[in-house]
Amino acid sequence: DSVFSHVVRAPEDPILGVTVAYNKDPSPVKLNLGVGAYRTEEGKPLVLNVVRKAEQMLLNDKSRVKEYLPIVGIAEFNKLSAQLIFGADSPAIGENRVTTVQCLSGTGSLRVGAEFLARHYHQKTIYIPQPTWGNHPKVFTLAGLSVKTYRYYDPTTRGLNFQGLLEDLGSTPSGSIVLLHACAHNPTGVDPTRQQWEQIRQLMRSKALLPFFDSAYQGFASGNLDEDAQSIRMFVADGGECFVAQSYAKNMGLYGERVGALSVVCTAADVASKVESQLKLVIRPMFSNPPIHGASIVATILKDSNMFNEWTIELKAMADRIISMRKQLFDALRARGTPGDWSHIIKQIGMFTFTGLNSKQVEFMTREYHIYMTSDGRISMAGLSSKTVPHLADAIHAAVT
Ligand SMILES: Cc1[nH+]cc(COP(=O)(O)O)c(CN[C@@H](CCC(=O)O)C(=O)O)c1O
Repeated sequence: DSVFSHVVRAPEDPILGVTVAYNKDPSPVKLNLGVGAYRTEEGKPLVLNVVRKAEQMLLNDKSRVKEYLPIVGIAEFNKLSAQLIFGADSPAIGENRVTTVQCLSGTGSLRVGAEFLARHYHQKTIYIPQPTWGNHPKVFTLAGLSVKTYRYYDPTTRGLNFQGLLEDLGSTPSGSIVLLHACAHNPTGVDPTRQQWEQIRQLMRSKALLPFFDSAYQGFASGNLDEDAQSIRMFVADGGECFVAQSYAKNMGLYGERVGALSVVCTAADVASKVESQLKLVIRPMFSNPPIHGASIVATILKDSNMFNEWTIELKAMADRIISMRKQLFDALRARGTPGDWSHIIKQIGMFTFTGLNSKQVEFMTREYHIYMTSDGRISMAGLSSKTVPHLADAIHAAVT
């Protein structure tokens, strides 16, 4: 018999597995509110017009070949990605203190950064928010870091547990790595205010904590790319060092193209260049060099001011539709007199609402109403439309009464 007969069947992924269950459900009223992927009012995935236009331009360009990219990816894509997240006028970029390498979307950027840190950084523990994106602990553990948490969400207020956050970060060993969601915290939809970010920055710099930003929703939280990068830019402005993982999955709708970048901001240009040389030693045995198509689309859009503007308009429209879904769901629950305070639905930002529903209530909603969502009570607002809000509101109402 097989030498793998001892292999046990692994459970489905808590997030991506929701789609697997959804696809198996024959119900005509089923609703997938699991995976954080944008859907239109018609409930369909969206390929941005500006992405289609960029792809057409690439197809028409007969000079394009399919050669290997350099280990660090498309240089122009890396430069444009750094400008997008740090700002085109960022002194760190002007002083050549930033190295950016193209990675496999946000996950790949986090992994490459974590592997680098496990090899070259004196502290091997990363502190991640409680709760956070389900894949974070696995990515960092497998990269060789040890994972601890810091308090982030307050279930009673359904807001930020700012005191707990400050206490926990304040009691970490100096030099520890700290994971920060740049904006649109997943799964809670709760972000620090600008003032709170400043307090976090001061505390972290006073203890020489190393910020590792995860930016997967730039432009999706507020609808404005610069606004959603402010937390990162505050840290870079103080001249300190940080890691930033960037994903184009959501804000450009390039989910399956796996387009992302890892940036490392250093205090000196020669350090940045040595860091880049070591990042190449992480990437080469991992995936050798990154895929050409998605990053070419992004570079085509970012380098052309008209296409960039067209992108910002389409991005804002996606963000606005999600905000209108929040309002409609909130109004629908109020109209039903659903017990409980549901104002967090309109206070939270980004793609997700952290409803506060427990796993039993989620199971009920899946069984009786064919609502598919993660067991922690998170729903992807992008999966809703005006037509399906009533069905979800009925399900929530039934689950809590
Ligand atoms: C905070 C965060 N960081 C990184 C990623 C990785 O994205 P990518 O660029 O595709 O590697 C995601 C996607 N998380 C949503 C998508 C599905 C997934 O879990 O992956 C989600 O939480 O639904 C995040 O939510």
